[in-house]
Amino acid sequence: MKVGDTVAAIASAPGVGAVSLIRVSGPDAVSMAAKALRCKGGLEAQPERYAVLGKVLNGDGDVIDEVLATVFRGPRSFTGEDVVELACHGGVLVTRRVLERLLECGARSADPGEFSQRAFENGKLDLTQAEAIMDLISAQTDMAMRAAHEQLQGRLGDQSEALRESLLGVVAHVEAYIDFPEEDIDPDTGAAMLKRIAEVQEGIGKMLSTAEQGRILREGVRTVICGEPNVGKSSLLNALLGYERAIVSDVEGTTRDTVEEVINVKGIPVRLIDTAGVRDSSDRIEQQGIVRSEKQIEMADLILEVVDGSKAGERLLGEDQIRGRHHLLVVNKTDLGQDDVWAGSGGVRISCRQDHGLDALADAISEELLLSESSWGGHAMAINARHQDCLKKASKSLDVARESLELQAGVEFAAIDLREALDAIGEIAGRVDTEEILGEIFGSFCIGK
Ligand SMILES: Nc1nc2c(c(=O)[nH]1)N(C=O)[C@@H](CNc1ccc(C(=O)N[C@@H](CCC(=O)O)C(=O)O)cc1)CN2
Ligand SMILES: Nc1nc2c(ncn2[C@@H]2O[C@H](COP(=O)(O)OP(=O)(O)OP(=O)(O)O)[C@@H](O)[C@H]2O)c(=O)[nH]1
Ligand SMILES: [Mg+2]
Repeated sequence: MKVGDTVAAIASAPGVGAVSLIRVSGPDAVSMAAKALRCKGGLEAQPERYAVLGKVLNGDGDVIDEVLATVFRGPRSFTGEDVVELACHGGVLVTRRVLERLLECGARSADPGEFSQRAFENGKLDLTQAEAIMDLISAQTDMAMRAAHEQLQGRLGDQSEALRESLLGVVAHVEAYIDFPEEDIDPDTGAAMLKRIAEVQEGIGKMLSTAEQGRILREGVRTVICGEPNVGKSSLLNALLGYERAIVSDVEGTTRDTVEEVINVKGIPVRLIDTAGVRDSSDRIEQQGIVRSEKQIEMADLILEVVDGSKAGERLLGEDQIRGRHHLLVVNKTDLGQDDVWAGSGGVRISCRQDHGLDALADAISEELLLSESSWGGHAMAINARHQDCLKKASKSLDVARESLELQAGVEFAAIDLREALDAIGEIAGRVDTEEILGEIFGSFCIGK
């Protein structure tokens, strides 16, 4: 990213809508947009954040579109730079032509995530807040949305910064001793330092304990629908989704590749994975599908094992395959009235054909996972995999630092490990800047974000 130039991009979703938004940000945002726009008094004379109606003209003075333009003077803008937003009519071509005109007037096409990266670099957002924007955009349940919102407010960044500051006190102390090598750390001070480190580790532990919830909020509970061919796995996927997503037929081996969709079960995103029915097959493509099914079963957070209630079939999974796993037996086709054989199985009885028992299944899922909204309640905010890595790294360094201090093995060593922990925690909010992290985070954003 080149700092100091002016970039433009379409900020709204690609495709047709009532209105599209085009953002321009950088030192020349206002003058470049002014060149493209004709409005009363001229764009540069507009009051802050006043939406002025104008016309975007091409180089020959022909009108491209009538738009509403808003000027945000830096630093009071999303990016902290001068920003102009043009809201044009939401046609694909109209939007593209307006953007092209801005590029003609000197703006550069923004890279994915570049607006947010500029906001980060100008201190408008910390990294956790930038990540929260993406979480918010991709949230699929209200709970995921609330967690993202909390994070966008800066709560996670504040928490990690508080831990860092607490640790900074210890580091300052330890480093002070290094400057006076003849002195030993007096026992009281030593004990106080160890206590402070333990407190920080406790705080880290609390944050780490939300990682699993975080993964589930962001990706959904990986829920594999498995079973023998023809038992109604794809029918179950469709029934839970409420539309015909997967092909259903009475031919055994219909589903080959896995099909994934997310549904909302009592506020929890549940990622349903329909798989190929598992059986001995000589069909090479079907065999590949079955290998995938088996992999999915291994990786799942929750296994929905479907059986045909009208037949006294075998269970697909043995005891050892479900031990220690979240697993529910689902007895389908109960509309055929022949499911007595499964009476003692403890399975949830459903009929995809008659849309029957699906609410009970949703209840069973949320009970099995103890994922009721109320049990998550207070700490809606949850960390992601990157935060988890940073926190684990920090905690490890703190273990080593504590050991050095306890053994009086040399404060120099403790200081090094404490610094490492400090950096690892600082990475969470982006206090310690590594280009690498930035590229990874902002590169995954969409253009215009
Ligand atoms: N039109 C529009 N809508 C949008 C955005 C946007 O960029 N443009 N946003 C983009 O994601 C979100 C809103 N986020 C924003 C965050 C800060 C500022 C801003 O101007 N901040 C200034 C002034 C703060 C104030 O007046 O209180 C600042 O932080 O100094 C603007 C949008 C969602 N809706
Ligand atoms: N009577 C009855 N038939 C059902 C029910 N659910 C599914 N079926 C039928 O069972 C057959 C197989 O359904 P699928 O959903 O394709 O089964 P599957 O388990 O995905 O099969 P494979 O993909 O081949 O492994 C179809 O003919 C469905 O219409 C049900 O609740 N009752
Ligand atoms: Mg199927």
